[in-house]
Amino acid sequence: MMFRPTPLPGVMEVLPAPSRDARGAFTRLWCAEDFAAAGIGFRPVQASRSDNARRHTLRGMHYQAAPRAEAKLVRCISGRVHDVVLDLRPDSPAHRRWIAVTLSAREGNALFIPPGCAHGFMTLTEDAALDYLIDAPHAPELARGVRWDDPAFGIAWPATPAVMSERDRSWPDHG
Ligand SMILES: Cc1cn([C@H]2C[C@H](O)[C@@H](COP(=O)(O)OP(=O)(O)O[C@H]3O[C@H](C)C(=O)[C@H](O)[C@H]3O)O2)c(=O)[nH]c1=O
Repeated sequence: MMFRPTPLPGVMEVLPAPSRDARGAFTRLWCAEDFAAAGIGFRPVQASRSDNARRHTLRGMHYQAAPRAEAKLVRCISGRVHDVVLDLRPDSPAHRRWIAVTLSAREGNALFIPPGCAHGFMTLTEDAALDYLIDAPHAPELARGVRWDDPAFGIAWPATPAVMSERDRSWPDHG
């Protein structure tokens, strides 16, 4: 696997390096040693999947607060998504900046998102699915969010959301 830095410190695009032969391919999706060699200490404790039937479904922007702030490795396994990471780390030189990366099942690219960054996506196809590896147990009482259209951040999205949760619709302005 190859690690491609982004403008947000510690947020890395992870590109697959399939080993191909006459049978097909074998692709390492996560490896503690490869991540450590890239300077990322990441030990998942949860693997989850997000299924989204409709195009332009929006989920996010979410993060989990301390003491269970989470790092996650997010990969599109069906269709394509416009994936967004927002840096909310007060000490980050990219504080309040966001990036967008297209994740697709065809490319198999993933995003590593460190603690303190909010994550969200808008699906670009029907039946888009994402796999997550997360390094903290789910703690609903520590769930926090930023609204997709919060004027404080000006996140660019490819379309108006077709469907989102009421929770995501009503996160307060960040100020
Ligand atoms: C987030 C999460 C949820 N759940 C359970 C709790 C609920 O019963 C159900 C749906 O949860 P929620 O509506 O919070 O899921 P999303 O709105 O897709 O949230 C996710 O979407 C954004 C884009 C993310 O990056 C996060 O991983 C996560 O916040 O899954 C779990 O069991 N573990 C988890 O880590």
